Amino acid sequence: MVLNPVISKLAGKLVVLASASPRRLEILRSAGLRFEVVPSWFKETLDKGLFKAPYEYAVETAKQKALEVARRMPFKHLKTPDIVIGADTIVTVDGMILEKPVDKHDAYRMLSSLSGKEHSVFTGVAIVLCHEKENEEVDYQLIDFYEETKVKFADLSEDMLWEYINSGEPMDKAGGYGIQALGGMLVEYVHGDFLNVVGFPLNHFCKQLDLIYNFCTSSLKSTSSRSDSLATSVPTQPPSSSQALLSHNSSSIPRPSSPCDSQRLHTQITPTASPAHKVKREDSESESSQTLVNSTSKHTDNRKVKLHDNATLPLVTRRGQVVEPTRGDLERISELMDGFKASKALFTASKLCLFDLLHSRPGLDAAQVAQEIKASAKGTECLLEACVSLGLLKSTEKACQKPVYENADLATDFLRSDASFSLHGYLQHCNETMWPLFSHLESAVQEGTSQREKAFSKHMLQAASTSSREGKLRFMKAMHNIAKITGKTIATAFDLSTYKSACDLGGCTGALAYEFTEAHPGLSVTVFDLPAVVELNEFFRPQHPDNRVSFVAGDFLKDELPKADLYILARILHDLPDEKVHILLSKIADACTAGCGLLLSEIFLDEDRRGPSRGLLQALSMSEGKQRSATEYSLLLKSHGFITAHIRHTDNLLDAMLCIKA
Ligand SMILES: Cc1cn([C@@H]2O[C@H](COP(=O)(O)OP(=O)(O)OP(=O)(O)O)[C@@H](O)[C@H]2O)c(=O)[nH]c1=O
Repeated sequence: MVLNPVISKLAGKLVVLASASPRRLEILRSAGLRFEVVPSWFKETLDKGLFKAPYEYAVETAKQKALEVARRMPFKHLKTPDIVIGADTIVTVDGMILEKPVDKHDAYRMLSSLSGKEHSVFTGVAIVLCHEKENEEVDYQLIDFYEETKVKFADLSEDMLWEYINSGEPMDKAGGYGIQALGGMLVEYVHGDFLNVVGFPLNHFCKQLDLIYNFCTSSLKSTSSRSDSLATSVPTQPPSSSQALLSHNSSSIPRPSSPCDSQRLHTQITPTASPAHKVKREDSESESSQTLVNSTSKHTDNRKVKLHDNATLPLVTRRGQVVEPTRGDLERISELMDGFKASKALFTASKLCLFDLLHSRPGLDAAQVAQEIKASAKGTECLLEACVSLGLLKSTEKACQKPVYENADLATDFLRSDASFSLHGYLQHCNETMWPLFSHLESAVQEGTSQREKAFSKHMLQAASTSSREGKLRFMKAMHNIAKITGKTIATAFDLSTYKSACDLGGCTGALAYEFTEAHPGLSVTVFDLPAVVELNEFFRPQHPDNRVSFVAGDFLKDELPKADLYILARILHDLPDEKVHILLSKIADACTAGCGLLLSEIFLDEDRRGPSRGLLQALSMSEGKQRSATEYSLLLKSHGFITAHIRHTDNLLDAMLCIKA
């Protein structure tokens, strides 16, 4: 196996890691793989009793995680990945499967069951190859495998156990330990792949890629894989160097493009006997026991650059070699070039209340919509068609009649102004404030200063400014939308049962505070924000306000902070200049006694600052503050006496970190 060429075969492909695990991200990134992270929403609740062996459970969970993302992306992200990777790590001891502990007592139960014993760590991995066909269906081909590593723990004393648990490290890790960090001190020996314990069996993964590659592009078959699914079907010799060379020179890991190719994949993979590996072929009636399956789902994303399989692409020169760019390259470029048009179409439709209209009156044609929104017939028709192409609206056409329009689910869920998770206010903020600012990005980059004066005329500056009532309400609406969408995720990210009172600093409309009281019955939350904000929050009161949420007016940089044993800082620090960050953190530290918590919620940049784009793009319009990685936030808070207990990377706009005052 030659590692680099295998990884490099994926260059130019949209590779997606369907995992929120920072360890998996780090392992794959260090191997040189370029990918996007889209954590899976699949809940790890499969019935363990249904599986004969523990690894079958891990493999099935990995499969479901990867398939959920592969199926979601064409609809929710409006793009089809080429490859989706999912994984699941479990620890097994004495016939029990240990996943991530739910609280400290669960961590204690797990770690004490591992004390002084050898146990197994299994990581199940699923690789889903997505192949978009011309009729807009997607074929999914699934390859899965697992790796086992044996780990022996030393005898752990009660003190050691609790000290380790109180470090916070066990909480987001299978079996309640992290071998790569403090948990390494508990380990006497490791037999097998260390990275498999950390969360991803890199070596086995590369061998599988090699296998897929050779398998699909030539008649060469090679593997030294211990995968239960593939091992019986192909020779177990590693490829010779000439085979490796051949694979290096071939074009890419192929997506089988003809029935003949995909048939080859099917016929050369031997079915497994295990019922746990049965995957239903979605395009057939029969259940297949193959681990590599074809499944088909329909989607209506027709934004993609459509190129016929045999269409010739222009050749480009890369690192001295003439190569054919992939269709993925061209799709990506086209998406980036047109992204601003899509955004503005969305903002315009939202501003004209198109989604509200089609919610109350679905089935209108373009002329009727134009009349209702008081716009031109031609412009309205173009806007409606563009929204259909973006997956925001659906159109149906009956014979010889004009097409009629209705909201797609995405619009019903998020774009109506009265949807529970409406983004209507946030879109207006983007349209009125962010759009003009981004139109001056060139000078913002050249000058490194705020472009507000240039972006807004005097009158607009007043309207856009949060000092006007109109501007303030619009900004509050935008923040309210984000808080509603992210609130539950943040409120439930950590075990907060030890806290009785919280203070949400800059908590605006209280949307986040209500999520906290709903998630934690023993918690009361004080929202602390500027008097002018508190004054306006009556517009945002929920129908049944919880009396455990109260509002206090004040300036968190100047006034005394309300007393609480948990302080919440959501979307505050990134926007403040360093000196204000330090003033605020010092005030919180002064208000805290040892054991008090500080819950921070922000977009956490990847440690290498290569993503997520959402955070890096936001930084382009930030004049004073800065975006930071989880480690940078952690160090910042540490300098004010707060020790990071947990970090949660979510797939819901904001990440979260819980720190404890030492
Ligand atoms: C034994 C061990 C495990 N882990 C982590 O435990 C999580 C397992 O949970 P999972 O369900 O497989 O993954 P997840 O974190 O929930 O992410 P996702 O893939 O989104 O389900 C993964 O993180 C692993 O690194 C370590 O970091 N070190 C160790 O020594």
